This record gives sequence, structure tokens and C-alpha cells, in this order.
Amino acid sequence: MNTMLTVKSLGKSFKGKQIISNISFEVKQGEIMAILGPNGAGKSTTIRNIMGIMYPDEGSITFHHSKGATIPRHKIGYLPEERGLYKNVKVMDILLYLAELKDYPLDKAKQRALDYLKKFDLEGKEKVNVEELSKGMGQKVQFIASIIHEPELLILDEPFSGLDPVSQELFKQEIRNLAQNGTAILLSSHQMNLVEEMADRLFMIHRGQKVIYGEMTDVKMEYANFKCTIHGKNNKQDLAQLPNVQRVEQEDDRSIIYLSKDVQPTTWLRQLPNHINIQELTLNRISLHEIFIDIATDKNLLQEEGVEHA
Ligand SMILES: Nc1ncnc2c1ncn2[C@@H]1O[C@H](COP(=O)(O)OP(=O)(O)OP(=O)(O)O)[C@@H](O)[C@H]1O
Repeated sequence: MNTMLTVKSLGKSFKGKQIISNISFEVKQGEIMAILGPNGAGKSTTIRNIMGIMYPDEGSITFHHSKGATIPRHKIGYLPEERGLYKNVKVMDILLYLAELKDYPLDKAKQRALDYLKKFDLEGKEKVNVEELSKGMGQKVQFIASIIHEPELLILDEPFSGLDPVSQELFKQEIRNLAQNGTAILLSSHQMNLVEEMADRLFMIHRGQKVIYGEMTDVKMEYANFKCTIHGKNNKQDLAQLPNVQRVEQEDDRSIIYLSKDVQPTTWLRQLPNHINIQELTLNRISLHEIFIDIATDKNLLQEEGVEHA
């Protein structure tokens, strides 16, 4: 897969305070690359630097064309975190205006706009004023605006926020379709379940620095250790002293035992002492959501040997 975007050693300060430092990643043709991180981690700052809304103090941003040359800026699509289109203008007019700004043929843009409005349950809304749309409808129009010109690189900052589950599903499918058709996608989202389902690779940023970067499958193998949930009256200390236990969380009769890396689940289950009270037991891998919370709250789940962290 060709690399469409290279971000190298990006650094940015505001008023003498370092906001992001040494941020490096790539986005390739046909992939969904997620950029994740807690509130204030520096995701939007990274994206704004990529989009030229602000300029980095250090590092470089390079757009590549599928044929090796630099990708023209009009082949980039961007859905910003801040929503809002011009208010007193009709849906079709704004879509065609934005397509024209990107040098995209108007007849093709009109057909694409109609097709997408239909796909997003907005058929017949082309003559409605943008200000008359609901928040979710407005977001759909803004999403269409970001892809109307068939961008080669698409940057989506929180595309799912404020959408109902049906609309989320529509966006999810469309983002997947775009990637399958070769668009390189950089996706910033707090919806970990969706990211886990959709992203091929991810870059996690915390306090302006890289904490994880890699293929989703590798990250899950590397970080998503097993956890064993036991319902029953048990002493937390007892459980914490079992072999290969990283930490235990307990609430009422439910204990979650986080197991260390490389533990063999069957072997671990066999050695459980008889005095442990088990009314119910489940064993799962921790989710991306939990990996994220561990990093964001500085729990030491990831501080094991061999795990890359900043
Ligand atoms: N223009 C600015 N001037 C000063 N500080 C800023 C500016 N823009 C962002 N910051 C600061 O930079 C840090 C990172 O902000 P950024 O918006 O990049 O975070 P984020 O990861 O996108 O967060 P969220 O998930 O909340 O959207 C924050 O501490 C924020 O206050």
C-alpha cells in the first residue's frame, strides 16, 4: 500500500507550553488509521497542523500522491471537529460550492451529492436551508461535503459524535467503503468500540506524546491481556496473590482479575484454589476501551517489560 501522508517528528507549543512532541506516523492508501487519546491529548492539534490550519514548530508533514508525487491539497477531504456550515444557504448549493473550491466537475458533484443524500436518508433535502437541518442531518451534510470531491486522503475528526446508532452505522459503512475503494483515512474518535471494529492501525497519543502505534491486531495481541471476572464473595488480597495477576478490581461481589501477559488461560484456571467462591466466571481479552482507560488514567497495566510506551 502506498503511503499517502507522512507525519514526522511533529512538535507544537502554545504560549511556551509543549502541546505535542515527536509525533510520527503514516497513513496509507486504503487503510483506516485511528488517532486516539484522552481529551486534551493533542489529537486535534496534530490534525490542525496536518491541515495547515496552524503550523508546527518542529517536524514535517508530507502528502504523497498514489503515483509518488505530492498530493494536491484539493485531493484531501476534512471533517473538522467543529461542526458548522454556512447557515443561510441550501444544502445542494453548499455542496456544489465546496466541490467547486476543490476543482471538482459540477455535474459529477451534483450526482454524487444526490446519491449521498439518498444514502444518508436526506433525499429531497437538497433545497432545504442548512440552518433548518437537525444537528445529525447537518453532520451528514458536512460529511458529504468532506468527500464530495473524491479525496485520496480523508481526515475525520470525531465523525460519530452526536449521531444516533443508525446514522453511526451508515457512517461506519461509508467510511469502510471509502477505504476499500482506496481512500487513505485518518480517523479521530472517542468511540472505542467503533475504532476497534474499523481501524486497521492506530496511533495513541497521551499528553502530546506517542504511547502506542501499530496494527490493530498486533496492538491487541500485545496489550489486550486476559481478564477473569468472578462473581462470588472473595477477599481482594487473596485474589491479588494468585499467580500471574497484575491487579484486581472489586465491586460488591464482582472481582475483575487482570492477568499478566502470556498467561495460558487454561493453566491459570486449573490452579485456582478451592476456597475461591465462584458463582459465575468469565474470561475475556480486555478491549481497546480498557487499554485506553488504563493509559489515560496511568494505571500500570501496560508498564510490563517489552511494551512500548512513552
Ligand atoms: N489555540 C490554542 N491555544 C492554546 N492552547 C491550545 C490551543 N489549542 C489547543 N490547545 C491546548 O492543547 C492541548 C491539546 O488540545 P487538542 O484540542 O489537540 O486535544 P484533543 O486530543 O483533540 O482533545 P479532545 O479529545 O478534547 O478534542 C489542550 O491542553 C488544549 O488546551
